[in-house]
Amino acid sequence: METVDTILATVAAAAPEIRGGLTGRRRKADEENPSGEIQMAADVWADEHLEAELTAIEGVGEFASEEREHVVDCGEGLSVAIDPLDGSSNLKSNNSMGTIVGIYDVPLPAKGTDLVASAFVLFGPITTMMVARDGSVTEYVIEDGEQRVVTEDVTLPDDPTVYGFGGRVPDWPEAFTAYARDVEDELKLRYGGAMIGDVNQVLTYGGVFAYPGLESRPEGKLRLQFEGNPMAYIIESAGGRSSDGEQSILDVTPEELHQRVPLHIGNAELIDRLESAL
Ligand SMILES: O=P(O)(O)OC[C@H]1O[C@](O)(COP(=O)(O)O)[C@@H](O)[C@@H]1O
Ligand SMILES: [Mg+2]
Ligand SMILES: [Mg+2]
Repeated sequence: METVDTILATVAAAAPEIRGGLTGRRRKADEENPSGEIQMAADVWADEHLEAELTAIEGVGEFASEEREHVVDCGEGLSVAIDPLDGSSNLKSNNSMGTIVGIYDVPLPAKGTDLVASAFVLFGPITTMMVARDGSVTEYVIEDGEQRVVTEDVTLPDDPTVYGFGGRVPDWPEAFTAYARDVEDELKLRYGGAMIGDVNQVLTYGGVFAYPGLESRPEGKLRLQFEGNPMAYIIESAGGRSSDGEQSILDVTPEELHQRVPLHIGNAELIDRLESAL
């Protein structure tokens, strides 16, 4: 689908500019986002930048972002939901972060099963982009705003080696803690504080990433439209599984745009075990 190509190319083309603009924007902005979190100057700036570029595309009908309250209506066509900067608290400590995009063919908020493609741009030592589309996942390197394929048909390695779990350990429910103790016995910890970085480790080495429901916040931290759905779509397209604890993240019915969801994604066998444990 041509519009999907245009959206993905636009996100790729914006990446070097967004990355370049981070340097002077590592301070806090004076605002909170709709999830009640203090925004960084870079969050606001990346959101405005991507809004301008994505709403200008013919064939994009709706635009929504983690950093703004309401859906922007911009014509007829596909709906684009973004997390302009995932892991922006890593900006201060200069660790990895990036952009997540979900492309839906129904109005927002939407179910993950209504995604037609999703992607994330990762600002690591190099800039890469992982795209899930038509049941397969492709990894690109972005150079000068152009996408160059590095790996076709990305699939989760059969023999998983890494895990990363968010939230304070004493705040984990007992059943999740028991599961974590089990996983710790087999896999090694990789937690960097930006979901896309941590999930990219799972895609590369196999394993499991979770930001579970917490005792203090049973709905977890990550947002369904902007984070949960697009990342679950990538992992499922790469042969893995996703779960909110009971069902695929992609089957969760959204009630509101900024709703949160407990997120567990990775190799199928590890997610099967998670569901049994919970
Ligand atoms: O600081 P914590 O509790 O470990 O949370 C980390 C999680 O929060 C996030 O940073 C939330 O995303 P945003 O940076 O887009 O708000 C995830 O990337 C990450 O997995
Ligand atoms: Mg995020
Ligand atoms: Mg964000």
